[in-house]
Amino acid sequence: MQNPLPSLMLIGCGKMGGALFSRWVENALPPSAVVDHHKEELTQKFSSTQHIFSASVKEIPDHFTPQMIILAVKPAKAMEALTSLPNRFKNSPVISILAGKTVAYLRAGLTPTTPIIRVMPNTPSLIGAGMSVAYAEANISDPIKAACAALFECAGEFAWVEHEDLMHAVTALSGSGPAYIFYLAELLLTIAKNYKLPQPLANRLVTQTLYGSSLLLKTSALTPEELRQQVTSPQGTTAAALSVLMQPSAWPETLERALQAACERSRELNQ
Ligand SMILES: NC(=O)C1=CN([C@@H]2O[C@H](COP(=O)(O)OP(=O)(O)OC[C@H]3O[C@@H](n4cnc5c(N)ncnc54)[C@H](OP(=O)(O)O)[C@@H]3O)[C@@H](O)[C@H]2O)C=CC1
Ligand SMILES: O=C(O)[C@@H]1CCC=N1
Repeated sequence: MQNPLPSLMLIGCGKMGGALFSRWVENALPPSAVVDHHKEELTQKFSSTQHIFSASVKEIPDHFTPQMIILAVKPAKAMEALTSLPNRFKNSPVISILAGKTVAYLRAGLTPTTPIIRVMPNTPSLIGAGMSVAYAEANISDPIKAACAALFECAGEFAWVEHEDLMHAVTALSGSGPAYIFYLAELLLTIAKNYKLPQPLANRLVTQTLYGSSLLLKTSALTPEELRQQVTSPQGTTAAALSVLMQPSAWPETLERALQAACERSRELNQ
């Protein structure tokens, strides 16, 4: 049986924090607090009497102490959010989903002993199909790590990395990754217009092809290369298309540069 979820204080309930919070609510989150400037909208959206919705940490009632704090504001707002935490919260373990911000950076806004875990989730978490990857320093206790894993397993798949530096590549691949797929869908739909396909049909072709290919990739014992070869008849249509996409300057170099740019930006975000 899965571990029960810890009670939380979620700071920042926007696109990513909100997607995760929906999953946690669906998975029997104990009474928790959500701190977000958009308190009114969130109170309406989640229409829950069990959780506290607040525009500021200072409004959280004194009797409430979360088992964990989830930090989900934009990286530039991290220090402001952490330094505004009243002292009574500063011993709760903190899970940060922020891109780029290292444990050392976050610690400067907390105490020397606050347990800190970094997690990089992605937006398919909203439908339980997310990929979350976590890094914890060696001194973080097993129960805290287990509680973190239980939270993010509600949102899809979960993995640990041993070295914090790998979080840059994780962010570039799976954190930002959904945007690359959505952009591919956008491009295919735009190009489909040239072929006079009815738009609703084009939408179905693109969506179902991305969905079916992802599911096949996830469930098949074959490698991506083998699956690609199964589609590619000699001298056929796929071979014609791939002869364009597989040019070094086409997808291989473009994707390499894109991931490199994401990694570089992740490093810059720690400043
Ligand atoms: N979006 C994604 O796909 C992913 C994002 N992340 C990380 O998640 C974090 C959040 O990103 P995202 O959800 O896209 O951002 P959003 O801007 O959608 O959400 C952040 C929310 O926090 C609120 N907020 C900011 N500071 C405070 C504060 N001090 N007190 C209360 N509320 C506050 C913001 O309000 P306001 O609008 O008024 O600023 C906003 O509602 C980022 O650090 C990002 O790196 C990680 C993985 C994927
Ligand atoms: O674009 C960003 O910086 C965040 C981190 C990963 C996805 N969105």
